[in-house]
Amino acid sequence: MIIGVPKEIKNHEYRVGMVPASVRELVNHGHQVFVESDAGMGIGFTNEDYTLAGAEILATAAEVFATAEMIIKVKEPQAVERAMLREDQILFTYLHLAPDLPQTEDLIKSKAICIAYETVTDSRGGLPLLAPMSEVAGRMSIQAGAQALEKSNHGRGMLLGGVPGVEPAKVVVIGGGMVGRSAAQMAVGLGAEVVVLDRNIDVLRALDAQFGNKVKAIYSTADALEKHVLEADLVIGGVLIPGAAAPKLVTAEHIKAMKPGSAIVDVAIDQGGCIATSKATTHADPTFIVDDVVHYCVANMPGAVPRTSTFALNNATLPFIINLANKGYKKALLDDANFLKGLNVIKGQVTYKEVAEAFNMPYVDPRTAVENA
Ligand SMILES: NC(=O)C1=CN([C@@H]2O[C@H](COP(=O)(O)OP(=O)(O)OC[C@H]3O[C@@H](n4cnc5c(N)ncnc54)[C@H](O)[C@@H]3O)[C@@H](O)[C@H]2O)C=CC1
Ligand SMILES: CC(=O)C(=O)O
Ligand SMILES: [Mg+2]
Repeated sequence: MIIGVPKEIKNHEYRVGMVPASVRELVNHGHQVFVESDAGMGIGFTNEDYTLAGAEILATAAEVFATAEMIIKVKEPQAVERAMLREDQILFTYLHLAPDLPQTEDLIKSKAICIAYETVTDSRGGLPLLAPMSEVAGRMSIQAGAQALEKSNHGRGMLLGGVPGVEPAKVVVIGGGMVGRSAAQMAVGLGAEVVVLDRNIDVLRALDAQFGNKVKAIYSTADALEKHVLEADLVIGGVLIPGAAAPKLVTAEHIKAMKPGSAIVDVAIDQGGCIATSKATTHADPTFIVDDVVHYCVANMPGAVPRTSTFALNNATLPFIINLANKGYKKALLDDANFLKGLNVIKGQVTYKEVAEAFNMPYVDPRTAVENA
């Protein structure tokens, strides 16, 4: 198969779809890989590193899109990239469609085969291609929150861990999955008071087993959520209903009633955010203030640590990329029900229920869609 890796173009996004070691694996399997010039420069990989791994370098994204049968990216395709997709081309990347009508419409129009990293599942009910970036973003959320609490950033002027004789900050994490657990780990490490809310009791049990009495693992009712959010110095939003727009659990009234100078980091912003006052921001301008609460809502947080993130992402995506290339998308998807969950749009049809529901569009069963493609 001919595989293309364009340079990422989202604001301050330096991750890349494939590192040279991944290219070498694909080439060893008999595939051809075309990489856009300087695609890996942001993490220290030169064009020569890629050619030594067996790739060919193309000068522009337009040439990569025109040449490749399968495009491997990191972030959802931006409008100019979507315009370059064509019928039957495979796109394998993060998509986050449910909160993004323009992208969904463009992918439908393209008639491409669009497989989202974030909805691929595993046999234990996990999200193996989202998990590594959630670990990064969860850990980063505490760094971002700590900065937001600094006075010069309009925060309350609090150190997360306090000092001897002074209380630590209260960190409230909504959602105890990959993001939530990683955030809790960092917040505990810094000495904050940590509460995690989730509505899955097994998740609460796992938190209890991991952190003991260093984390209060609380069942997430509207009542519990309101109590802890109003007491919080820092709120981390990490809920997910896979593939769906995030539920707005923290309301504008909650934000009004929070302490002046408190902060929120809405990691779930890539699915639209779980805080009513959130709107997506960029690494160039990551925060804004609503009712004296500092909001950090960067939708590509792992892009700030692209070296760590690219390796972590590639470790997870490589076996799936190899499968797609070796077997073709039909066999790769039909052989693996968990991989098939990644298919969101194919040849103009929406094959992910929550996306179809979000936009009142017809839903087509993915297996049927692939079999008929
Ligand atoms: N902004 C960014 O750069 C990044 C954002 N993310 C996003 O972070 C979000 C969380 O991802 P993961 O932790 O991997 O998901 P996950 O599936 O591991 O965890 C989500 C948790 O939310 C819980 N939950 C669902 N509804 C809830 C409710 N009403 N109250 C409390 N808990 C509830 C679930 O039980 C689950 O434990 C996703 O939207 C993901 O796309 C992930 C990586 C980077
Ligand atoms: C998951 C996601 O949105 C990211 O890694 O940027
Ligand atoms: Mg207030």
